[in-house]
Amino acid sequence: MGKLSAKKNILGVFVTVTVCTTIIALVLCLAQHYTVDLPHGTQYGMVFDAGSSHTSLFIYKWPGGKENNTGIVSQVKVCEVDGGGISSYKQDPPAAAQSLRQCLDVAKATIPVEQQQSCPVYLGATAGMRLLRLQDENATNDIMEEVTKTINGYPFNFRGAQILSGMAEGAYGWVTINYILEGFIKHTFEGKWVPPKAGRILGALDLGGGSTQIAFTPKDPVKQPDSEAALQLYGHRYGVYTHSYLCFGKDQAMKQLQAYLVEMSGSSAIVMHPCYHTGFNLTLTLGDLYDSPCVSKPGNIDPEKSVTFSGTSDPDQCLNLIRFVVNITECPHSPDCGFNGVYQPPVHGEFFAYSAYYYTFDFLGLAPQAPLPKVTSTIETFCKKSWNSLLAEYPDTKEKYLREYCASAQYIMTILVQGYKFNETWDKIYFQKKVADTDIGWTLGYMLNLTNLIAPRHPLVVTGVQRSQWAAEVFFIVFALFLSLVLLIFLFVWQPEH
Ligand SMILES: Nc1ncnc2c1ncn2[C@@H]1O[C@H](COP(=O)(O)OP(=O)(O)O)[C@@H](O)[C@H]1O
Ligand SMILES: [Ca+2]
Repeated sequence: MGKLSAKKNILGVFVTVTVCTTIIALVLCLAQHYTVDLPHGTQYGMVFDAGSSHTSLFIYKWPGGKENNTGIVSQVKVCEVDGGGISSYKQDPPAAAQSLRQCLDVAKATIPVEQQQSCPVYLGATAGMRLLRLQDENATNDIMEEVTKTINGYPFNFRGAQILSGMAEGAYGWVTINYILEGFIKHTFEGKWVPPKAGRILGALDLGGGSTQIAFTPKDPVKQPDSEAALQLYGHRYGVYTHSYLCFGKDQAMKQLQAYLVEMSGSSAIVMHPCYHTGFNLTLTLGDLYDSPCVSKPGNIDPEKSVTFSGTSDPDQCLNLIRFVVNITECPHSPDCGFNGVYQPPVHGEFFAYSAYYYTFDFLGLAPQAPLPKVTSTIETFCKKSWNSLLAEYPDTKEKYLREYCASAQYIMTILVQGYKFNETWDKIYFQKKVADTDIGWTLGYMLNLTNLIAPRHPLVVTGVQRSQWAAEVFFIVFALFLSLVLLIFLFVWQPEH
């Protein structure tokens, strides 16, 4: 009896000790993970993408403090600014700034108050402002000053408004894609950041309204230094070929096409437009038509006079016409050319095509990927439809987009296949808007660079629980369990001989 109760007491002590050590070990383990995951709270950053047609505000977050250089910036929210791009406010610059307020208020409501002071905010303007600068430098400066004043009035860390160069716009799009895909560094199972073994680096194809960009790492070194963005990321050098075609965004290309048709018609009041649908008519004043540095104004025009484009639903004729806008024959760097005689090494690897590439192909049911014959037949069938049948088929699509999908699709085909020469490699293009809930565009790459989140000689930061520490913790738990099992056996199975 006495022997049994002594056994019980010993057993009780050991079970208690074992359970306690196991719990302590588990708590230590979890606490370790917790403190690494949330070391100094979450940090936020924001970028205004002031495009030619529209402005969006992107809000990002990442783990704050020392461990912030780890490639885990994610998108929290996008706020769409009402109205047109900031360049459309040249007659009223304060209104450009006013238009941003609603999204700044959304940001204030989204970001915790204690994080707002340290939240960097950038505004980057693209082709719309590049074009306005060519036309009216004073209006451009006024708009930039007004938006600066307004954003400065908010409790964030505003770091300035800039007009991006076309090259920067292309290169930052490329950085965004490869950062989200973890092409530069990879998060391993053990929680380390290491360079990926077989780095999958993708190219970037951006179709805006005012300009279009291509950026990729060619197979051979770039032959023209001014076409190369030399990027030093996480200790590795990337030679990225990039070119931005100003005036070849889809809206400016369509304007060039309209001006060409007017010129061909001898300035008649009604002009047939093969890329528009039968039954669709668009009336513009000559003042509106020629209000862009991308179209050359004939001598003396009456800006009040109007011209009406009348659709003919003729896809073949549309394609032929686009070839007058996109010069695919001139090539001073033969055979290394894009279009309009621009130097371009042969396209290499896979590409993401975003912005208006995606919107157009998604609308036509051709995203993320479709074989070339299916693409051409879908576009052909769509372009042949009458305007009335389109309105009936797509009652919820905005008219300003619906009327241009045929023209945009034919334009896209021309620049991708004839311009950049994706004929053999068509299936390497993915028409995509997002990756891992983050929009593809230049804004993330821009913010990562300006906030030093992808420092040139940044050492690979180790986060999470290191393998040795993790192994020690597991060993401790297993050892404690093993010990209690041995004791149980010792007390109940092993009977000493008397
Ligand atoms: N839902 C949509 N369908 C078709 N086109 C769209 C849609 N949303 C945006 N776009 C187009 O995408 C382009 C975006 O260009 P934007 O970023 O404003 O100009 P840029 O980059 O040249 O400064 C514009 O041509 C716009 O018309
Ligand atoms: Ca854009």
